Amino acid sequence: MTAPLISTENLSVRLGGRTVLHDVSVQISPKEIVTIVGPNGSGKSTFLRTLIGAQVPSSGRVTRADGLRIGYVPQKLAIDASLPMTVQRFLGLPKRISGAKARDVLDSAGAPGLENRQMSQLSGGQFQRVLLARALLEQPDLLLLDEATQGLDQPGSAAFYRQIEDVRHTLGCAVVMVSHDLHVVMAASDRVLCMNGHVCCQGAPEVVAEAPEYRALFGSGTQGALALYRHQHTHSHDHSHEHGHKH
Ligand SMILES: Nc1ncnc2c1ncn2[C@@H]1O[C@H](COP(=O)(O)OP(=O)(O)OP(=O)(O)O)[C@@H](O)[C@H]1O
Repeated sequence: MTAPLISTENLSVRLGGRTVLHDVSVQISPKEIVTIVGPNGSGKSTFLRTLIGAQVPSSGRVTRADGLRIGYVPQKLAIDASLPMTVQRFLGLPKRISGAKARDVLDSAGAPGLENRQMSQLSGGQFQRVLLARALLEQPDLLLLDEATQGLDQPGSAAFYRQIEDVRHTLGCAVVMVSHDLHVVMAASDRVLCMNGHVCCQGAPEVVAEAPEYRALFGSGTQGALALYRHQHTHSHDHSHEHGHKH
Protein backbone atom coordinates (compact mmCIF):
# COMPACT_ATOMS: atom_id res chain seq x y z
CA MET A 1 0.00 0.00 0.00
CA THR A 2 1.28 3.50 -0.85
CA ALA A 3 2.30 5.55 2.15
CA PRO A 4 -0.22 8.33 2.86
CA LEU A 5 0.69 11.93 2.07
CA ILE A 6 -0.81 13.05 5.32
CA SER A 7 -2.64 11.37 8.13
CA THR A 8 -4.31 12.34 11.36
CA GLU A 9 -4.55 10.10 14.36
CA ASN A 10 -7.19 10.65 17.02
CA LEU A 11 -7.09 14.32 16.27
CA SER A 12 -9.01 16.61 18.61
CA VAL A 13 -9.25 20.39 18.49
CA ARG A 14 -10.70 22.70 21.09
CA LEU A 15 -11.64 26.28 20.24
CA GLY A 16 -13.04 28.83 22.66
CA GLY A 17 -13.41 26.14 25.35
CA ARG A 18 -15.44 23.87 23.06
CA THR A 19 -14.40 20.61 21.43
CA VAL A 20 -14.78 21.27 17.71
CA LEU A 21 -13.15 18.07 16.45
CA HIS A 22 -12.64 14.84 18.30
CA ASP A 23 -10.99 11.54 17.45
CA VAL A 24 -10.52 12.25 13.76
CA SER A 25 -8.30 9.63 12.13
CA VAL A 26 -8.00 10.14 8.39
CA GLN A 27 -5.40 9.20 5.79
CA ILE A 28 -4.99 10.88 2.44
CA SER A 29 -3.25 8.89 -0.29
CA PRO A 30 -1.40 10.31 -3.30
CA LYS A 31 -3.69 11.47 -6.14
CA GLU A 32 -6.94 10.86 -4.26
CA ILE A 33 -9.83 13.31 -4.51
CA VAL A 34 -11.53 13.42 -1.13
CA THR A 35 -14.54 15.58 -0.44
CA ILE A 36 -15.53 16.60 3.04
CA VAL A 37 -19.20 17.31 3.63
CA GLY A 38 -21.03 18.16 6.82
CA PRO A 39 -23.34 20.74 8.36
CA ASN A 40 -22.28 24.32 9.11
CA GLY A 41 -19.99 24.49 12.10
CA SER A 42 -19.11 20.79 11.95
CA GLY A 43 -15.36 21.45 11.93
CA LYS A 44 -14.55 21.10 8.22
CA SER A 45 -12.52 24.31 7.93
CA THR A 46 -10.87 23.61 11.27
CA PHE A 47 -9.82 20.20 9.97
CA LEU A 48 -8.19 21.72 6.86
CA ARG A 49 -6.49 24.37 8.97
CA THR A 50 -5.11 21.65 11.19
CA LEU A 51 -3.77 19.79 8.15
CA ILE A 52 -1.81 22.86 7.01
CA GLY A 53 -0.54 23.47 10.53
CA ALA A 54 -2.42 26.74 11.08
CA GLN A 55 -4.38 25.16 13.94
CA VAL A 56 -2.68 23.23 16.70
CA PRO A 57 -4.50 20.06 17.82
CA SER A 58 -5.38 19.75 21.51
CA SER A 59 -4.63 16.04 21.27
CA GLY A 60 -3.76 13.48 18.65
CA ARG A 61 -1.41 14.19 15.81
CA VAL A 62 -0.92 15.05 12.17
CA THR A 63 1.81 13.22 10.24
CA ARG A 64 3.01 14.66 6.92
CA ALA A 65 5.16 12.82 4.37
CA ASP A 66 8.72 14.17 4.21
CA GLY A 67 8.92 17.33 2.11
CA LEU A 68 5.15 17.40 1.53
CA ARG A 69 4.09 20.50 -0.41
CA ILE A 70 0.56 21.71 0.34
CA GLY A 71 -1.44 24.23 -1.68
CA TYR A 72 -4.34 25.80 0.20
CA VAL A 73 -7.32 27.73 -1.14
CA PRO A 74 -9.03 29.43 1.81
CA GLN A 75 -12.77 29.85 2.22
CA LYS A 76 -12.60 33.62 2.06
CA LEU A 77 -10.06 36.18 1.11
CA ALA A 78 -10.98 39.83 1.41
CA ILE A 79 -8.96 42.26 -0.64
CA ASP A 80 -9.63 45.96 -0.22
CA ALA A 81 -11.33 47.02 -3.47
CA SER A 82 -9.63 50.43 -3.31
CA LEU A 83 -6.20 48.84 -3.31
CA PRO A 84 -4.81 48.65 -6.84
CA MET A 85 -3.31 45.21 -7.33
CA THR A 86 -2.83 43.25 -10.49
CA VAL A 87 -3.28 39.49 -10.55
CA GLN A 88 0.43 39.01 -11.18
CA ARG A 89 1.34 41.16 -8.19
CA PHE A 90 -1.13 39.26 -6.01
CA LEU A 91 0.36 35.95 -7.14
CA GLY A 92 3.79 37.34 -6.31
CA LEU A 93 2.97 38.03 -2.63
CA PRO A 94 5.09 37.63 -0.63
CA LYS A 95 7.68 36.45 -3.16
CA ARG A 96 7.73 38.19 -6.53
CA ILE A 97 7.27 35.85 -9.51
CA SER A 98 8.08 36.23 -13.20
CA GLY A 99 5.44 36.99 -15.82
CA ALA A 100 6.11 33.56 -17.35
CA LYS A 101 5.45 31.82 -14.04
CA ALA A 102 2.24 33.84 -13.50
CA ARG A 103 1.02 32.90 -16.99
CA ASP A 104 1.91 29.29 -16.37
CA VAL A 105 -0.05 28.89 -13.11
CA LEU A 106 -2.98 30.91 -14.46
CA ASP A 107 -3.12 28.53 -17.44
CA SER A 108 -3.11 25.55 -15.07
CA ALA A 109 -5.92 27.11 -13.05
CA GLY A 110 -8.04 27.68 -16.16
CA ALA A 111 -7.66 31.46 -16.04
CA PRO A 112 -5.33 32.28 -18.93
CA GLY A 113 -4.52 35.89 -19.72
CA LEU A 114 -5.62 37.43 -16.42
CA GLU A 115 -2.15 38.44 -15.19
CA ASN A 116 -2.55 42.17 -15.85
CA ARG A 117 -6.14 42.49 -14.64
CA GLN A 118 -7.00 44.21 -11.37
CA MET A 119 -7.96 41.81 -8.56
CA SER A 120 -10.95 44.04 -7.69
CA GLN A 121 -12.36 43.67 -11.21
CA LEU A 122 -12.43 39.90 -11.42
CA SER A 123 -15.67 37.93 -11.48
CA GLY A 124 -16.29 35.47 -8.64
CA GLY A 125 -15.24 32.53 -10.80
CA GLN A 126 -12.08 34.29 -12.01
CA PHE A 127 -11.17 35.28 -8.46
CA GLN A 128 -11.44 31.65 -7.28
CA ARG A 129 -9.25 30.52 -10.15
CA VAL A 130 -6.64 33.08 -9.23
CA LEU A 131 -6.69 31.71 -5.67
CA LEU A 132 -6.29 28.26 -7.17
CA ALA A 133 -3.38 29.52 -9.30
CA ARG A 134 -1.72 30.85 -6.17
CA ALA A 135 -2.10 27.47 -4.49
CA LEU A 136 -0.44 25.84 -7.50
CA LEU A 137 2.70 28.02 -7.40
CA GLU A 138 4.74 25.51 -5.42
CA GLN A 139 3.52 22.48 -7.39
CA PRO A 140 1.72 20.94 -4.41
CA ASP A 141 1.49 17.21 -3.73
CA LEU A 142 -1.71 17.97 -1.85
CA LEU A 143 -4.25 20.62 -2.74
CA LEU A 144 -6.72 21.70 -0.04
CA LEU A 145 -9.81 23.66 -1.05
CA ASP A 146 -12.20 25.13 1.47
CA GLU A 147 -15.56 25.77 -0.21
CA ALA A 148 -13.78 27.06 -3.27
CA THR A 149 -16.99 27.39 -5.27
CA GLN A 150 -18.81 29.55 -2.76
CA GLY A 151 -20.75 32.23 -4.62
CA LEU A 152 -20.46 30.51 -8.01
CA ASP A 153 -23.56 29.38 -9.86
CA GLN A 154 -24.02 25.71 -10.71
CA PRO A 155 -22.36 25.78 -14.16
CA GLY A 156 -19.54 27.86 -12.65
CA SER A 157 -19.06 25.31 -9.86
CA ALA A 158 -19.15 22.38 -12.27
CA ALA A 159 -16.53 24.07 -14.47
CA PHE A 160 -14.36 24.74 -11.44
CA TYR A 161 -14.50 21.07 -10.39
CA ARG A 162 -13.59 20.00 -13.92
CA GLN A 163 -10.58 22.28 -13.63
CA ILE A 164 -9.62 20.62 -10.36
CA GLU A 165 -9.77 17.23 -12.05
CA ASP A 166 -7.51 18.58 -14.82
CA VAL A 167 -5.08 19.91 -12.24
CA ARG A 168 -5.03 16.60 -10.46
CA HIS A 169 -4.39 14.84 -13.75
CA THR A 170 -1.59 17.21 -14.80
CA LEU A 171 0.13 17.73 -11.46
CA GLY A 172 -0.68 14.32 -10.01
CA CYS A 173 -1.59 15.92 -6.68
CA ALA A 174 -4.15 14.69 -4.16
CA VAL A 175 -7.13 16.96 -3.56
CA VAL A 176 -9.08 17.42 -0.36
CA MET A 177 -12.01 19.76 -0.64
CA VAL A 178 -14.80 20.97 1.52
CA SER A 179 -17.93 21.46 -0.50
CA HIS A 180 -21.65 22.01 -0.30
CA ASP A 181 -22.19 21.15 -3.96
CA LEU A 182 -22.93 17.54 -3.20
CA HIS A 183 -24.63 16.68 -6.46
CA VAL A 184 -21.44 17.68 -8.28
CA VAL A 185 -18.77 16.46 -5.87
CA MET A 186 -20.37 13.09 -5.17
CA ALA A 187 -19.59 12.16 -8.77
CA ALA A 188 -16.11 13.70 -8.95
CA SER A 189 -14.66 12.33 -5.71
CA ASP A 190 -12.85 9.09 -4.98
CA ARG A 191 -14.00 9.29 -1.40
CA VAL A 192 -16.61 11.27 0.49
CA LEU A 193 -16.09 11.95 4.14
CA CYS A 194 -19.00 13.17 6.22
CA MET A 195 -17.92 15.18 9.21
CA ASN A 196 -19.79 16.33 12.26
CA GLY A 197 -17.16 17.04 14.88
CA HIS A 198 -15.86 13.58 13.99
CA VAL A 199 -15.97 11.36 10.92
CA CYS A 200 -19.61 10.37 10.74
CA CYS A 201 -19.34 8.11 7.68
CA GLN A 202 -17.11 7.77 4.67
CA GLY A 203 -16.55 5.77 1.51
CA ALA A 204 -16.40 5.86 -2.27
CA PRO A 205 -19.36 7.94 -3.49
CA GLU A 206 -20.83 5.08 -5.52
CA VAL A 207 -20.50 2.73 -2.56
CA VAL A 208 -22.06 5.26 -0.22
CA ALA A 209 -24.75 6.11 -2.78
CA GLU A 210 -25.61 2.45 -3.41
CA ALA A 211 -25.56 1.35 0.19
CA PRO A 212 -29.10 0.47 1.35
CA GLU A 213 -28.54 2.60 4.43
CA TYR A 214 -27.64 5.56 2.22
CA ARG A 215 -30.61 5.05 -0.12
CA ALA A 216 -33.01 4.66 2.76
CA LEU A 217 -31.71 7.86 4.26
CA PHE A 218 -30.94 10.06 1.31
CA GLY A 219 -32.59 8.59 -1.77
CA SER A 220 -30.70 9.18 -4.99
CA GLY A 221 -29.96 12.07 -7.33
CA THR A 222 -29.67 15.67 -6.31
CA GLN A 223 -32.33 15.56 -3.65
CA GLY A 224 -30.60 12.59 -2.10
CA ALA A 225 -27.26 14.32 -2.17
CA LEU A 226 -28.73 17.41 -0.59
CA ALA A 227 -30.41 15.25 2.01
CA LEU A 228 -27.02 13.77 2.84
CA TYR A 229 -25.86 17.24 3.69
CA ARG A 230 -28.93 18.05 5.74
CA HIS A 231 -29.37 14.78 7.56
CA GLN A 232 -29.57 14.85 11.28
CA HIS A 233 -26.43 13.93 13.16
CA THR A 234 -28.04 13.40 16.52
CA HIS A 235 -27.81 9.61 16.36
CA SER A 236 -25.14 7.49 17.98
CA HIS A 237 -22.35 6.19 15.76
CA ASP A 238 -20.84 2.82 15.17
CA HIS A 239 -17.24 3.51 14.19
CA SER A 240 -16.60 -0.05 13.08
CA HIS A 241 -18.42 0.75 9.79
CA GLU A 242 -16.36 2.28 7.01
CA HIS A 243 -19.23 2.83 4.60
CA GLY A 244 -22.62 4.15 5.52
CA HIS A 245 -24.20 3.90 8.92
CA LYS A 246 -27.49 3.13 10.54
CA HIS A 247 -29.67 5.73 12.17
N1 LIG B 1 -11.27 30.89 16.51
C1 LIG B 1 -12.35 30.27 17.00
N2 LIG B 1 -12.70 30.39 18.30
C2 LIG B 1 -13.78 29.76 18.80
N3 LIG B 1 -14.58 28.97 18.07
C3 LIG B 1 -14.30 28.82 16.78
C4 LIG B 1 -13.17 29.45 16.16
N4 LIG B 1 -13.12 29.10 14.85
C5 LIG B 1 -14.18 28.28 14.65
N5 LIG B 1 -14.88 28.11 15.80
C6 LIG B 1 -16.07 27.25 15.98
O1 LIG B 1 -15.70 25.94 15.68
C7 LIG B 1 -16.78 25.26 15.04
C8 LIG B 1 -16.29 24.65 13.73
O2 LIG B 1 -16.01 25.70 12.82
P1 LIG B 1 -15.56 25.41 11.33
O3 LIG B 1 -15.38 26.73 10.67
O4 LIG B 1 -14.42 24.47 11.34
O5 LIG B 1 -16.84 24.66 10.74
P2 LIG B 1 -17.25 24.34 9.23
O6 LIG B 1 -17.74 22.95 9.22
O7 LIG B 1 -16.13 24.69 8.33
O8 LIG B 1 -18.46 25.33 9.02
P3 LIG B 1 -19.07 26.03 7.69
O9 LIG B 1 -19.68 24.94 6.86
O10 LIG B 1 -20.10 26.94 8.26
O11 LIG B 1 -17.94 26.74 7.03
C9 LIG B 1 -17.89 26.27 14.88
O12 LIG B 1 -18.81 26.07 15.91
C10 LIG B 1 -17.19 27.60 15.01
O13 LIG B 1 -18.05 28.55 15.56
